[in-house]
Amino acid sequence: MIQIEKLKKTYRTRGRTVTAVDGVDLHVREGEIFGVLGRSGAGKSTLLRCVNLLERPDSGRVVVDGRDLAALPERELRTARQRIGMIHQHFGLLTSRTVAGNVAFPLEVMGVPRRERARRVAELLDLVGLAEHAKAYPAQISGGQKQRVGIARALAGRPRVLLSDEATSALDPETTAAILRLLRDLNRELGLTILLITHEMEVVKRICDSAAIMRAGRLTESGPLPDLLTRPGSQLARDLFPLPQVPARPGTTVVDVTFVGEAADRPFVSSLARTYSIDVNILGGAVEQVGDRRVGRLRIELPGDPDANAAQLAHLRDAGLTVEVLDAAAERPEVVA
Ligand SMILES: Nc1ncnc2c1ncn2[C@@H]1O[C@H](COP(=O)(O)OP(=O)(O)OP(=O)(O)O)[C@@H](O)[C@H]1O
Repeated sequence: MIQIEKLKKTYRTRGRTVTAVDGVDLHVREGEIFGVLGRSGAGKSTLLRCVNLLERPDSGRVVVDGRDLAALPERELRTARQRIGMIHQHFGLLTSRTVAGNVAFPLEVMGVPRRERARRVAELLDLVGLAEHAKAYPAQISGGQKQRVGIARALAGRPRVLLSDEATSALDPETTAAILRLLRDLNRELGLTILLITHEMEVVKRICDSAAIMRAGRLTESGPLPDLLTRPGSQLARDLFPLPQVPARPGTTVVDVTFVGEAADRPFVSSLARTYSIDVNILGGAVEQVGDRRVGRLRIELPGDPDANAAQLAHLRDAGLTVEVLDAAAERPEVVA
């Protein structure tokens, strides 16, 4: 649904050049929620703004719903943009208009006749659970309600794609959860494809089907969440399940085991200990709900060096687990197998 190829965007200000997006390839499939996770300054906003051409990329291609936006004449670009909704961290509501007036605004710009507009506004407010607040002004509603107005307004042009720029960053955890649930429901009910940027792991964990990590203008890893979390060396898995650093002990093997879905329900530690009559030392770990699956990561220590544990490691891999042996000599654990 969104195809980004070799995208590059550089800013030049006061003699300084900043490459905000540095050769990004990204594919967002139809109907999925894709999250781009990264710290401040990583280039996330610039990337998102290049998708609807609020920023013109220096080079590369952005194709949304089969259209190469940069190649469209101005009028067609305007129509194509109406099919790409956008929501923002600080909502961007017009303070002098009511909730209904804010949602009506894009419909007025599109030239939708008054009666149809009123019908559509009522429908949209219903969709986001704000029917009772139609006549309120933005100053009279909560942050979560303001974001609901933002979402209703973004959906006015019946977009197939919604871009979300840190939509929950200004909200408390409970309100964040409610807005994320709403986005998930809209994604499912309307078949809406959502590309969101965030610095919050929680957002990715709760609603994303796929994710990418962005750093210094580049995507360092990208793909469907279950694949990413079980990929050896995955930064996302490390961020989601921070494990305690352990002092290297000679003559032992330290292993990170990641398990997704059904594999999470099998007692692999006791099975390993029983099968090989060994003591398995659990150094740390966590199990989390990621979307509708359980994902876990455990750091365990086995007696004997890695060569002596070949059969034990194969036992874990055969059980469908992702197994990473940590290099005991390295100060920071490095993946060696
Ligand atoms: N209009 C601009 N002019 C000059 N530099 C810019 C502009 N917009 C962004 N930048 C620079 O580009 C880099 C990426 O910024 P961007 O806002 O895309 O990152 P981000 O990951 O979204 O961070 P944040 O969450 O803080 O907005 C930063 O170094 C930023 O200073």
